[in-house]
Amino acid sequence: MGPVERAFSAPGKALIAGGYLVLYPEYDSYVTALSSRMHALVRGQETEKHIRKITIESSQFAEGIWSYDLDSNIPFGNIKEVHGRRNPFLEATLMCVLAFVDADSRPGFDITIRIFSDPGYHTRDDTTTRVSSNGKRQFLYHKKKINEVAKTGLGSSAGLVSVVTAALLSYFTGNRDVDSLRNTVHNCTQIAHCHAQKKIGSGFDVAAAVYGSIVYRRFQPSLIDEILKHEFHSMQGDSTLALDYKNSLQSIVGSDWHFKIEKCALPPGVRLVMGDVSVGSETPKLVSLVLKWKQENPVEGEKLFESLNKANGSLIAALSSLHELQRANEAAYSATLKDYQVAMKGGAGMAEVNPLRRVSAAIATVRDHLRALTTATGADIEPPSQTALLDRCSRLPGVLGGVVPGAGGFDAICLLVLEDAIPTMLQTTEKDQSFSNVKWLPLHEESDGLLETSPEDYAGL
Ligand SMILES: Nc1ncnc2c1ncn2[C@@H]1O[C@H](COP(=O)(O)OP(=O)(O)O)[C@@H](O)[C@H]1O
Ligand SMILES: C[C@@](O)(CCOP(=O)(O)OP(=O)(O)O)CC(=O)O
Repeated sequence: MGPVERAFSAPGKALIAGGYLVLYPEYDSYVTALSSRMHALVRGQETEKHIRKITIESSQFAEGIWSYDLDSNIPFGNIKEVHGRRNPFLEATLMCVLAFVDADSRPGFDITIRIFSDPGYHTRDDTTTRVSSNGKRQFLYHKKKINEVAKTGLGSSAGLVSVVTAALLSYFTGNRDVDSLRNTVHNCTQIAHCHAQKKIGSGFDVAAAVYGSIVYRRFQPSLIDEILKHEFHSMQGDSTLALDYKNSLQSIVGSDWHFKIEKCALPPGVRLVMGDVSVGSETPKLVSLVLKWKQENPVEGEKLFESLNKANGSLIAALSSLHELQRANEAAYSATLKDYQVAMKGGAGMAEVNPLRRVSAAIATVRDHLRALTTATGADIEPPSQTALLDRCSRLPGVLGGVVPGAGGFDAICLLVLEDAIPTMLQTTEKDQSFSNVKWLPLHEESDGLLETSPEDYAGL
């Protein structure tokens, strides 16, 4: 087999509705995939059986190279980086994929994967920009190491593990058809991501990286509970444990996870706008505060979660009904958008039944419950400074409403805005001191999940 070169990319995410609830398999969440994507360019070739090399380069960061010279006498090759550099996400990915494809029984390989991450994932501070030879890709180069550069919360590790998994699976299986690889990439990525994080999260970030914008309902954590108990280093020294891991992994990855991944996208003419909020406050461990409160207050907790779930459901339904309206009667739909914008500018009164009102009303109700959760738990999910900011944003013409995405906190806000109103909104907020803490990010929804991309787009980088 000659050298193989392929590239894959996967999006970052914003959790618009379903924070905390998404941790439980009984609730739906609404996750938007973003235009900022993580990329992996893989080049690999077969070698003699005793050679097994995987090198991963992430040259946008200092010391961003991880070389694994795998030992062909040890199950999965003893995954130790040659310079002693740790990247738990890469180590877990290699372990899962090498076990899944049974790399020990294959010919040797020499694989290089180059990682690129779009500007949205990390701070722009202290960076230089490089553009690919064909001008199609542009990346920021940082002076610091990956774990020293500030993140923006788009889910860099989920993107990284997804694209590296896709790249390796594609190399080993010879399959480059993303759609037929998608479920395998997803299941392997969830397991590797949980291994690296040493916990079973809700997995919405991985699901969005692989499937794109989705209404998501998580898998039962018990599905992967047992396999996560396997200790990497003990397996590598013990072929019985390694065989057991490989068999369990193959059977779990190949099974039906019974989770919900319903493709979605914001309605036409409605855009997602993300704002980076710099108030310099730390967001402490919000998740543990909420889960502790829920455990200690089961009755009140259940009631609040149920109300929040109902409001999330209304928002999801309201967004979906806009799609239906647009499909059924395009002209009426455009009139609806216009009517909403004119009314907010103080023009003619908007029809009581304007369906966009259902969206803004649902967002307002979601926020009411998130504030109740904030008060009840003491976790800064929608702290008062964010309430004031979101309220101001909601009064701007063409803004349907906004939330603090994901777990909440001080760092970001996420608005739904009519596309035509965005230029005026940007101008207005630039002049207004009360928005001086907000930096609008050059991001929007792009609902695609994992995609194959063209290797030429990364030439010259
Ligand atoms: N571009 C990248 N190149 C190499 N490793 C990366 C990259 N992006 C993320 N990672 C890995 O993921 C880790 C960050 O993961 P995490 O703290 O879970 O953040 P996030 O919430 O963005 O996923 C980094 O320390 C690094 O190990
Ligand atoms: C609270 C949560 O339900 C949502 C957190 O979403 P964010 O997007 O805020 O967070 P990161 O995991 O840091 O990327 C926890 C979870 O689902 O894992």
